[in-house]
Amino acid sequence: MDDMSTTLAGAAFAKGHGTENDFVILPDPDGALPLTAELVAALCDRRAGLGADGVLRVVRSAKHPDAAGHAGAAEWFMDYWNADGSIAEMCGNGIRVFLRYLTESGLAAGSAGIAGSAGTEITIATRSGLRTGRMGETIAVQMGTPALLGTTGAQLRGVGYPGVAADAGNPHLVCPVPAAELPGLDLTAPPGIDPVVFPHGANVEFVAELPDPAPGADRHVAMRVYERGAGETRSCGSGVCAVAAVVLAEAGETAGTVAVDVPGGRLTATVDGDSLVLAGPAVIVATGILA
Ligand SMILES: N[C@@H](CCC[C@H](N)C(=O)O)C(=O)O
Repeated sequence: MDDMSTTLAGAAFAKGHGTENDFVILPDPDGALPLTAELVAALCDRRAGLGADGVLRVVRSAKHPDAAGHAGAAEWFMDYWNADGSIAEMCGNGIRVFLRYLTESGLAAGSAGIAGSAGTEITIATRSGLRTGRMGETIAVQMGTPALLGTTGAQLRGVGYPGVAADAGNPHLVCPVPAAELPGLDLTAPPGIDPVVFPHGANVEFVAELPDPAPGADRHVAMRVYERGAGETRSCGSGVCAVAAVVLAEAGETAGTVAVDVPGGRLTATVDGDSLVLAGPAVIVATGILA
């Protein structure tokens, strides 16, 4: 493993989370940090590092080869890395935390800190294209409706769970389960998935309909997720988008708000045709310098 203390020593960092999906944020405007998969894994280590589900590197789009084509539309690129050092195309909670960091740090053009940014819209680049968020106490991001790609399934300890494959910019498998079964699922090991359907792996969501209504929502579900590259996490924004699309499609609806309870809190996904707005909290909890 690379020695973090010599290669990233002196670099600034922040720590933040969205419904307890947590990230180390590395401001690197010119793309100058020598970030590697090993360094990301070391940063995300919950005992020997800072601990996180992933790393959000904050790079000017013009300075990163994966985003240079977006430089005219979005000044900043979310360079997302999973905790195991793999790179992912999309992160719904990461976008909200990234936007919170841009406004709190003053990096967003015209931003005036957290209070002054309320109501403003900011567009960032991701590996899956541009995404625009509206700032407020919660942050609402236009994610677009995931594409549903047909039925498949997951295996957990030899038990099969039928589900639906979805593309939310990154790959997902949504498996409906009875509410009574959700808390007891063993997500300590990766669910088995079909490598033909998911050649690059997938994030697997288990979702249960809940009987009680959630304020402001048409549907209310609970979700647990096993994330590609990170294991079970407390929340997954792109997973919530995939779940909302599947839940509404299975009900024969093309519009509606789905409230999704995850172990780390609640997110909402409001669908209307091709539009899907993911909304929820995002906070920065610490800033510092790597030793
Ligand atoms: N937690 C994220 C998703 C992060 C990427 C994912 N693990 C993948 O590899 O696709 C979210 O909030 O969407």
